[in-house]
Amino acid sequence: MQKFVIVGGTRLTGTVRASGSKNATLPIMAACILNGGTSVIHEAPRLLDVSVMKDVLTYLGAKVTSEGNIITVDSSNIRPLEISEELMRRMRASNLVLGALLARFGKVKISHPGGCQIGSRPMNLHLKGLQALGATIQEKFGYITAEAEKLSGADIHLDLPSVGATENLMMAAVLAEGVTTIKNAAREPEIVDLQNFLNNMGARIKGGGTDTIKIEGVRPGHLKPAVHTVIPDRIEAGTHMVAAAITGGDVTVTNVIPEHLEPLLAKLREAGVDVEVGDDYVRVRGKGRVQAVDIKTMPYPGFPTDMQPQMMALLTLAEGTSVITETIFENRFKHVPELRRMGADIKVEGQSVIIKGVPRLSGACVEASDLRAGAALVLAALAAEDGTVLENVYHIDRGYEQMELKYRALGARIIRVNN
Ligand SMILES: CC(=O)N[C@H]1[C@@H](OP(=O)(O)OP(=O)(O)OC[C@H]2O[C@@H](n3ccc(=O)[nH]c3=O)[C@H](O)[C@@H]2O)O[C@H](CO)[C@@H](O)[C@@H]1O
Ligand SMILES: C=C(OP(=O)(O)O)C(=O)O
Repeated sequence: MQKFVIVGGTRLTGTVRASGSKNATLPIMAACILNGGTSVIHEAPRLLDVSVMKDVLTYLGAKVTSEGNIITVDSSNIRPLEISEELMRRMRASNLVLGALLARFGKVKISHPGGCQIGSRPMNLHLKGLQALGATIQEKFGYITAEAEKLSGADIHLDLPSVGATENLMMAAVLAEGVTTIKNAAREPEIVDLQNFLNNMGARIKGGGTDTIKIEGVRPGHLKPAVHTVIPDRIEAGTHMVAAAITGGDVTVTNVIPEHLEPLLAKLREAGVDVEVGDDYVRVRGKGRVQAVDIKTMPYPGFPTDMQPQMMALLTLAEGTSVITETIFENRFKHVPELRRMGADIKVEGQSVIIKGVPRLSGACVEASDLRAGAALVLAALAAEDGTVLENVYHIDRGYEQMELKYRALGARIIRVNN
């Protein structure tokens, strides 16, 4: 078990490059299953979650190699083996192989991913959609089995715009006979990136980024391996932007698509943070205490739930009272007690928190309960007056490539130590 030791109070200054998107890389790696050839993914971030997806694909029989940020997946020898609880527990997003395995082999069995720290996270929409495409689903002894002699295009209306369900259904529908329409689809940029990768492979998909996605099924022989560069990680970039604001620093974040950051840019500006936007960079300058703002998390293009904990860290130091309402995950406030240990004044009321800004935070011994909760605690610690020990850094390593090195290069005093 590793921890971060952070001594706060330094303004972060300089330039930091955002890595490729975790949430785009994971479904794209799963999509490699479909083509039975060798695909190449550029700008894949070197993260724990990406390693787990490599392990899942390798277990299924793929040959996966990586060199720097390039991952090569040869899926010619993949078989639809049962995916155990052990692999599924390591990462929920392993469920993204469901649609592609079903489409290629007509059969898939995975351990049910179950709930996690941030909520119950059911799979019902993935499974209902696969049933609509003609699959028979069984849920027994903690495993999900999906089987289909043939998948046929269908009209699917998602009860809510689930990112994972949209991705799994896109991958399954690519090889279905006829046209599939996914309505109330998720509109996240990572869906568009998956669409682009699948279309490069020979799929026929339109509408990614809108709430209606149309997939015209193709024959398996039509799919070819593809070479793809994943989009920048908007959540990593957003975390660095908040790091600049919370430390009163001056940080330029490069390798960004500013449009993907709009909900965050709008909130930072509303809070009084100085933000300059270029073609592929953003520069954030903190100017003393931010103003309180209210935030409600929503599916894209609303404010992302994956930035909620980091913004909460910033708002603990605001002038005035802010309200954050979490509408996506029912249990995503695990960072609240930890922020309180650092001196924050936060009250939880159902799905909302009321944050009374305080002039300063102080260091403490705190624990990361999940990925973004961990990121929020790093940000709070960078702004705190003295030292913080942050346990369970492995959660942060799931989604950030060497976070401590990036922040040290900006002047932060942060080190990783083994327990
Ligand atoms: C690997 C990846 O891309 N993870 C992202 C993805 O997670 P993920 O794809 O798991 O998130 P979803 O969009 O599916 O979940 C959104 C909401 O829908 C619910 N739901 C989902 C599926 C289902 O079958 N039934 C159901 O009720 C979930 O419990 C949750 O309350 O989108 C989330 C929402 O932007 C992000 O926080 C995660 O970082
Ligand atoms: C919740 C997240 O990831 P996952 O869906 O993989 O748990 C996240 O990236 O913040």
